[in-house]
Amino acid sequence: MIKLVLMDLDGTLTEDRDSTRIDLDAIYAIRLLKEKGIKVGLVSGNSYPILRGLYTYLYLDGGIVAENGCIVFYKEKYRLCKQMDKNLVIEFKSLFKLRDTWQNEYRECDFGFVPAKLTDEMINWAKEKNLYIKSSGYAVHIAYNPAGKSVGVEKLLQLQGLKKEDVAAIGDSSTDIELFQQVGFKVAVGNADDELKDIADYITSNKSGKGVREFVDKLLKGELDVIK
Ligand SMILES: O=C(O)COP(=O)(O)O
Ligand SMILES: [Mg+2]
Repeated sequence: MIKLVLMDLDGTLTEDRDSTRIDLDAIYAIRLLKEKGIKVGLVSGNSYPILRGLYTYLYLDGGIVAENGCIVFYKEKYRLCKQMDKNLVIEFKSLFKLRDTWQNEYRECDFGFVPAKLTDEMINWAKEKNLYIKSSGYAVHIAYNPAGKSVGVEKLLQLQGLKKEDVAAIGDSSTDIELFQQVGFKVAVGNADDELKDIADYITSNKSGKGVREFVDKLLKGELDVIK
């Protein structure tokens, strides 16, 4: 039985993959889960303070994984990755002519940059330095390995005493591949990256936030092939 639903933020709870407007149907879906006693948590590349605020005002209870797995919150806050060396941030930005995302001033381990287009040169640079590197479609992220949503989600489930089979997740980008590694039921929104769709148990017909609503409606009606 699903006891916790983990939701990505950008491109998943929003109206589309280039939007930061949270879809009203996605908020409604969160309320429906809560009414049924299913917890909802956020798993995102966004910074901790932004997700912590959203968590409070969306009235969530399933915990937070921030900075692509590096920060976890469940009753208290945990930092799981090494703090970023600011000189590396400067080098990365100037080498590839990137700009800071507005949340970088609030970040500890995982930093985000725009434009969000990942190149082979960037991947090689990161590999040499043993850094995590991925694009969410909103930003290119770097962090010291081990990083990635799986690191944080593993900790979050451990804190709540939950097994993979108790947990479903929904996401949109290749940064959610690591989220999917830790959960029993994997959902990709209709407009998700192909590589995420390829490993999903269910792909919604609708995009982003409307896809979240579709998934939740089907889950609550018992129409999905989850372990009951
Ligand atoms: O921080 C980003 O770039 C996107 O975050 P997401 O993991 O919520 O999609
Ligand atoms: Mg996303």
